Amino acid sequence: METRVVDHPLAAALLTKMRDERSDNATFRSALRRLTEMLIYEAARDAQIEEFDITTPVAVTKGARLAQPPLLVPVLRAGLGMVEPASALIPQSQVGFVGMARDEHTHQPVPYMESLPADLSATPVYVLDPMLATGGSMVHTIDLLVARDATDITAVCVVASPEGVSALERSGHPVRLITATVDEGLNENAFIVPGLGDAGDRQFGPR
Ligand SMILES: O=P(O)(O)OC[C@H]1O[C@H](OP(=O)(O)OP(=O)(O)O)[C@H](O)[C@@H]1O
Ligand SMILES: O=c1cc[nH]c(=O)[nH]1
Ligand SMILES: [Mg+2]
Repeated sequence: METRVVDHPLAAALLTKMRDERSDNATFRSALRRLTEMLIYEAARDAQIEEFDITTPVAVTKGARLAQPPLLVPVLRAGLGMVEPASALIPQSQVGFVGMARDEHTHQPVPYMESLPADLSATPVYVLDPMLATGGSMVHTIDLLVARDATDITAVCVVASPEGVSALERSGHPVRLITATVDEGLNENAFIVPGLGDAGDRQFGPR
């Protein structure tokens, strides 16, 4: 599986804002928005483009656009904060939704919502979730996409753990990972260390 870590000074500064426990909800959301732009920029680097004719004030020339805009799939709640910056960068993209919350004791994802197109065979999919911890939530989301015949899936995360990366690899699914960091590992509560805490709570408050 391809794992691409967006290693850039501006991304590192935004990640630092998100990690800092002193950042309030608004500061955290703002840093997530700006960092997501960088992650999506990187995710789209290899996207196919199609050319078309345009006219500048001076001459006729070739323009470019994405041949197949991706479906954006935020994993609720924490992925919600990544939708606006991703769809601003790729305005032609459509959005599907998956809702999931980890059980505090088992750390298994408990799905509560699914709103996706039936056929994804011709559609690249970007799954948006800031955190890849055990990988359970991401693998479950990708299971749903593969069941709809998706073959071109990108997991766009902010913080990944080595355990989450391994889980994605073991899933055997057609997925690549774009992330701002791969951290040290998980603690006894399956939180990423050093991580940034609970990405849903830090955007929206406790549930
Ligand atoms: O890799 P995993 O071990 O599955 O953990 C990662 C998941 O945990 C968080 O969501 P959470 O369950 O806290 O829900 P929330 O977004 O509503 O806070 C996060 O946004 C991921 O979806
Ligand atoms: O560190 C973690 C692990 C799971 N979910 C989060 O939001 N943070
Ligand atoms: Mg949470």
